[in-house]
Amino acid sequence: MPPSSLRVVYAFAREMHPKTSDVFIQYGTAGFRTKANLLEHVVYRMGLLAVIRSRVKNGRTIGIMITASHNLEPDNGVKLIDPDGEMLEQSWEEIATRLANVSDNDLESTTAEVIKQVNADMALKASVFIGMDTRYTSPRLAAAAANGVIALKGTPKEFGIVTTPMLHYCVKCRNDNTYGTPTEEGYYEKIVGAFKNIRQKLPVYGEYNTTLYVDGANGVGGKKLNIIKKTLDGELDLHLYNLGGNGGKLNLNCGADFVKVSQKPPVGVEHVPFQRVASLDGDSDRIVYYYMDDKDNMILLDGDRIATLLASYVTQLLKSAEAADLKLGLVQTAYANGASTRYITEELKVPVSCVKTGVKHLHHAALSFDIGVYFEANGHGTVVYSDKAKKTIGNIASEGEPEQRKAAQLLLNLIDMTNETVGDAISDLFLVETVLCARGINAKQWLQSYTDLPSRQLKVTVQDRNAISTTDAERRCTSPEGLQNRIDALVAKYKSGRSFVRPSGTEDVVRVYAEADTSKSADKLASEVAQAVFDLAGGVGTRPELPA
Ligand SMILES: CC(=O)N[C@H]1[C@@H](OP(=O)(O)O)O[C@H](CO)[C@@H](O)[C@@H]1O
Ligand SMILES: [Mg+2]
Repeated sequence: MPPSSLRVVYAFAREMHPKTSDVFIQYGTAGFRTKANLLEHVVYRMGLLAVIRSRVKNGRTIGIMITASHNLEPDNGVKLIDPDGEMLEQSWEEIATRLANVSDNDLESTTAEVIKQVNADMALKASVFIGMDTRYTSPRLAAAAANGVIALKGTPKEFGIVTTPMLHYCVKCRNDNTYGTPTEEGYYEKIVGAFKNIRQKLPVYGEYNTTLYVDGANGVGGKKLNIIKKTLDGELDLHLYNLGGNGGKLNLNCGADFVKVSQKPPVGVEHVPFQRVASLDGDSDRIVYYYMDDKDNMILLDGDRIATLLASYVTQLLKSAEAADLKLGLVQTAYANGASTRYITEELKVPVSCVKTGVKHLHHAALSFDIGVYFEANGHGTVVYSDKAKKTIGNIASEGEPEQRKAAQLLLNLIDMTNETVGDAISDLFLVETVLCARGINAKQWLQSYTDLPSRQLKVTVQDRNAISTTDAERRCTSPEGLQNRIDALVAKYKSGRSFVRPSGTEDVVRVYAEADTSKSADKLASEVAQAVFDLAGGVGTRPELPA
């Protein structure tokens, strides 16, 4: 494309999607995320960038997802999906940030600079898949993204309302047709098909029962499960709550993030003692389980629990299949409960690595194992199988001894049920239900593998959250000076104490995490560390208080 044609980009931007705010916006842990009314020009520009990215990748399809995940309704966001269904390559985040923040007057020249910098052949075809969540601001933003794509003569394909993982899946399938069919229906066929297939081999027995309650967070995931529900032929009896009707607001006092962080059950769900409930987040890439006991206490089964459940079952099947040369590993972040890490290392004897927060880091680390299980404690995660693993398991499934074959065939079904591109609440739900069923256990028995250390998360607002720098997979901070020493001294006072702080990549806050042997201690330690952050890192507003 000759540089003069870029003039249309500039004209388009000014006329249709002008930059109306000077607020600096950064491509963070999960793309751009802020108040929806600040995003239109950003999304338009991501349309431009997706076309450039597609051309750098020889015309392979790139995805644009419009969502702010677990944030409340007034927010929205946008993130790019790379050709293999993964998060945008990290080195492009700076380019995305630059393009999002230039003035309309500089957009034409900056776009030209980017094209030159990444050496994009603008004569190539470009394909971009666009999806959005259920927010009322999403259609307008999706249209801006499509306009950006068209401005640089790429071909947009709009998927309408889909879960984030569905769009990742479709992008992957479009670029690799061995993975599946790049449509919402293709997704159901593969994932739900594998679940129904496996249920034929693993009949319901023991303490497992097929009733599952679901908190849909008033977002897209519940709506899609409502479609799936009708095709389950009784294999799973889904009771769906928080589907977005009856005035239920997206993520408000419900959904996976609310349940995990507040350690409270969501509103809008009918609770029956010991009945397991799966809680999804707003764009359905996270899932946590919980149940209420007979004293109305909520018992949480979070991402660490799901990771250990899946890892132990896959390990068991690998053993039965005698696929000894396949190495399984687990990836966590600093937010993983210390008890889970100990259980993985000492009981499961599975290697575990700790990486920085953000799925891209976990996904990347998981790829270094033959089979990598990764989960954030908040319920975002999946399993990735290397080509070697798939080949070995495939060979055993067709050529092994009968018992080996049986295990390998179950593994093949599990692989089909897994959305390997990204954490996926729907896929994870079917995986968890499969393992619970295979083991004949209920949620209470699932909980027995280890006992979580009580934990607490807090947020502190400071002048500039980037004043906090961290090292050692975010477990220690290197600035501001003196803060880590203060945290060390506070932690030392508590039995089984652990605490760390880091700047959020999705909100303008510093996050504080603490765990200790009792809830009271965990709460106190978190508050004391929050005060230290406030005092040493430029706290704004009211100083955090200690619990009563
Ligand atoms: C403690 C926590 O749960 N942090 C979340 C949150 O990131 P922050 O950078 O902490 O704001 O949102 C990310 C995107 O959804 C998710 O990957 C991450 O785990
Ligand atoms: Mg999400």
